[in-house]
Amino acid sequence: MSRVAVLGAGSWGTSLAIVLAENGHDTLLWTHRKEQAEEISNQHRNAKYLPETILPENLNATDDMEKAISHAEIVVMAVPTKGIRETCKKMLKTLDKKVLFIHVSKGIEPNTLLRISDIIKEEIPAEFIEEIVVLSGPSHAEEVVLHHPTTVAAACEDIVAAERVQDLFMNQYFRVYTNKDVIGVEIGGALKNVIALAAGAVDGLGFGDNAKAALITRGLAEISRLGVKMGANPLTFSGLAGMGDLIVTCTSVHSRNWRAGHMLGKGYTLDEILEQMGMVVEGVRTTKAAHQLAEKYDVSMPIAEALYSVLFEDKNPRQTVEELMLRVKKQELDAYYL
Ligand SMILES: NC(=O)C1=CN([C@@H]2O[C@H](COP(=O)(O)OP(=O)(O)OC[C@H]3O[C@@H](n4cnc5c(N)ncnc54)[C@H](OP(=O)(O)O)[C@@H]3O)[C@@H](O)[C@H]2O)C=CC1
Ligand SMILES: O=C(CO)COP(=O)(O)O
Repeated sequence: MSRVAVLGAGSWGTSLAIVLAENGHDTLLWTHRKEQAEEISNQHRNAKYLPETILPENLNATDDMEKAISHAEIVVMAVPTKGIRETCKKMLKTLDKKVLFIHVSKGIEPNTLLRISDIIKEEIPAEFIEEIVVLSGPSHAEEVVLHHPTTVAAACEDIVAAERVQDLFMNQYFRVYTNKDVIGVEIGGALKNVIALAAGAVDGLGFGDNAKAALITRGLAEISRLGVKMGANPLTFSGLAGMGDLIVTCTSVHSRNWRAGHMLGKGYTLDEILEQMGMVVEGVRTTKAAHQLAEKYDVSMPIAEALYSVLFEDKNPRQTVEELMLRVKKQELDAYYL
């Protein structure tokens, strides 16, 4: 049994805390909202994020970071990308020992263009970091809490740390594979949200399955192209954190990114969409980062660029799809990694 603190009590942090508690680990869920901590500990509910779910009796929550951190040998960071720095800073105030970090957030920070593991390394001194393991793959919270079979990758260059995380989470409905390719797993998880927004938009515009398949396939091509330039193993993009997560996010009604894109295709503005969602839509900020990364690494990312122009330059989605279709002619495979 391990002592684990999960930081962030949204849909995903709560679902993973449930998996850990069900696996018999001493799990404490930290939230920045006192009333939510009381609701979880006393009523065994998280009504805003998982309204249908009754939480295990052995899962407690706190809004006291010191309590959460002093309890833990392992820390799961489960706040949205935007909150990672702030949460690290709060954590650092009370951290007095090395802990194993697991992060599960899927984003790239705009402007710095840092992956989550790099942000953690910037904020937390090395003396407090045993290792950082990324846990990522096709895994909607709504299905994990129903114990529907789910598979993810635990990535760390130190395979022993990745195996520790594998052992921590594995059970009959949650299967974890190890992978040494941290860059590929982080890039796959973050960039699939951009393509899922585009897939939702295409559905919202009323286009069919051909268009969706094209987006998934060519989306994977541009994610791989960028990832390989950044140092990822190309094979990772055929795996759970690449193709796997891209498929689930582009096709599932559970996906907030897909749903936001769908509203975009139906003509809602970005502000209206974000107000209605009430949960994080990571792909919006990551689209900004993708636009900047494409320039920095000199990589062609036509779908991400098209989405960027719709989200941030007020371009018409239907016209943007037409322009994507009429780009300069290409050979399919030459364009894969070039
Ligand atoms: N949901 C899913 O199925 C999956 C999500 N992920 C990833 O996990 C990460 C978290 O997503 P998810 O749980 O779904 O998001 P949600 O929108 O469901 O919840 C986000 C949670 O984080 C809290 N939060 C936001 N900012 C901060 C902050 N600065 N400090 C403390 N808490 C904060 C929110 O609090 P408040 O209520 O106050 O806003 C809320 O409790 C994302 O990167 C996402 O891509 C990965 C795999 C699956
Ligand atoms: O990452 C996810 C599933 O693997 C969740 O995707 P959304 O954030 O789009 O809901």
